[in-house]
Amino acid sequence: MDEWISLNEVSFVRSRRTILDGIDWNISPGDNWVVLGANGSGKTTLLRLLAGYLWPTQGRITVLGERFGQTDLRELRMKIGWVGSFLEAQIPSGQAPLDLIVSGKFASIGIFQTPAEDDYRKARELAKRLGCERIIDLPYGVLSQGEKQRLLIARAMIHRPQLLILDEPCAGLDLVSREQLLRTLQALGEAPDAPCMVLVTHHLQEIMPAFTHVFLLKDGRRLASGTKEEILRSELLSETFGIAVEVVAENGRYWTKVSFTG
Ligand SMILES: Nc1ncnc2c1ncn2[C@@H]1O[C@H](COP(=O)(O)OP(=O)(O)OP(=O)(O)O)[C@@H](O)[C@H]1O
Repeated sequence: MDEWISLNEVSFVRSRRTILDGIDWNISPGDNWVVLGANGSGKTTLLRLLAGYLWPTQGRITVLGERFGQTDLRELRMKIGWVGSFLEAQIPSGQAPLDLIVSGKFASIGIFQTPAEDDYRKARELAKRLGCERIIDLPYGVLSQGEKQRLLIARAMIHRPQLLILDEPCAGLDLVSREQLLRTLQALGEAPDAPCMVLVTHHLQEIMPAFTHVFLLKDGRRLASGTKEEILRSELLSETFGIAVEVVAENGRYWTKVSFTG
């Protein structure tokens, strides 16, 4: 397949502001990407375009071999899992965790179609795989941030997505919950049914070995993209964030030291 996931010259303009400008990006099967950029650089907008929740002002988007404009986006969205605050904010606090996981099958918030008998069995299995089996009798609203994030990943996984979009999945997690969630992502990346993962994060520590490529966004433009080894370099990260950033790599993980001058 020539183009599996690709953006060609994609721009997105709202309120006369160019939020994304001339974005080119190619994702090959088997690659997992991280998107890095300062607040407001356009990361979430980019993910929403990929998932078909927004339409580009200009340019061409192909996702999972389907060209936008020539495909049924509702069908395509069923193959894409989404984990992030944009979704989390819409979930009613009284929602039961197993219903939440099953709702992923229909790419809806709440269940408006009759689930198959097998769906709840699958939901229980996923809850177990993601370490949520102890909280399945509690309403969503009382769960901790870490528990909510795991449920959202289970929800995204129920329809075996080919593309899993993770918009800051570790936001609000304590050190232990964050590391557990990152290990879950690593295990997902190593599984035989692994989806392609695209992760937005602000922290290099969250880039697990399963992530192979990095896309740097600055002010809505692609600053650089390529393999982790090519892109996670002090000069490029300093340029991305407009501040002196030193990238330190150890045992397949990364972190940063930031220097303020003046
Ligand atoms: N509908 C809109 N109208 C006008 N501006 C918008 C609209 N949607 C997003 N923006 C602006 O576009 C810019 C990019 O937003 P986006 O949420 O994609 O950034 P981000 O890189 O994900 O930021 P953060 O790291 O803070 O989450 C922001 O400055 C935002 O205010």
